Amino acid sequence: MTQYPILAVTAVAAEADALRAALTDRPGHGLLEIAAVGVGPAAAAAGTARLLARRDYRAVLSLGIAGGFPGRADVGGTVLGTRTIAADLGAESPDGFLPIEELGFGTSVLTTDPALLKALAEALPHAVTGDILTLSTVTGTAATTTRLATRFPDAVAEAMEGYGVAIAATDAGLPFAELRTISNPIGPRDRAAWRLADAFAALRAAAPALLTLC
Ligand SMILES: O=C(O)c1cccc(C(=O)CC[C@H]2O[C@@H](n3cnc4c(=O)[nH]cnc43)[C@H](O)[C@@H]2O)c1
Repeated sequence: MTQYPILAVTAVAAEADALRAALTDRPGHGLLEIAAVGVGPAAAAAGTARLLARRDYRAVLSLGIAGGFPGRADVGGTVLGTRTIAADLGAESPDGFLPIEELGFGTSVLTTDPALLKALAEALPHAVTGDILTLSTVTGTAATTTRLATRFPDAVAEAMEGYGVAIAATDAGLPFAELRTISNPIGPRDRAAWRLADAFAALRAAAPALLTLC
């Protein structure tokens, strides 16, 4: 019987290259197809859908670096999404943010496949598990950080692609999971404080766990 590969989607080539480098020559790496599709939810959704249309896959993963909510996910750490949430998809109102659920346009919350999450959590016992937000804009003020942390008490991280990848996976009827490594604390913009080397080292360290899914 054919065993279809798992599609692992990153935003940028550096993330995909880090994962590939960590998996070269490991048994099973041929069953994990890694592709960079661009930054942001629109590029992620379009790129993932394009790849899913070309051949059959068994599951879809969104992988890469992320910002961590202070006190919930440390820089250099690894997080696993229980849900991916489009945190800025909806409407502002004088009474607060209205998610698309309240507008009648679908769901901003997609739940991770339980079997994928269980397998990843077992392979990565030090990973923090919680909701991962998807935003088109990197948070850069204390006010937005507080607002998001309050609206999403179970959120551990924010990134820019998970929801787009998850929408494409769901549309194709495939299970989805998101894994992120933390490059920066979410908060007032301080690009010099981003610890990309730590996040990429954590991404390489987490890569073998992906093969337990294959
Ligand atoms: O420095 C900037 O102004 C800037 C603006 C947009 C994007 C970037 C990135 O380097 C992000 C690339 C990539 O990283 C993920 N990421 C990492 N940290 C965060 C964060 O705190 N909030 C949202 N996304 C983050 C994201 O998924 C992007 O793909 C820099």
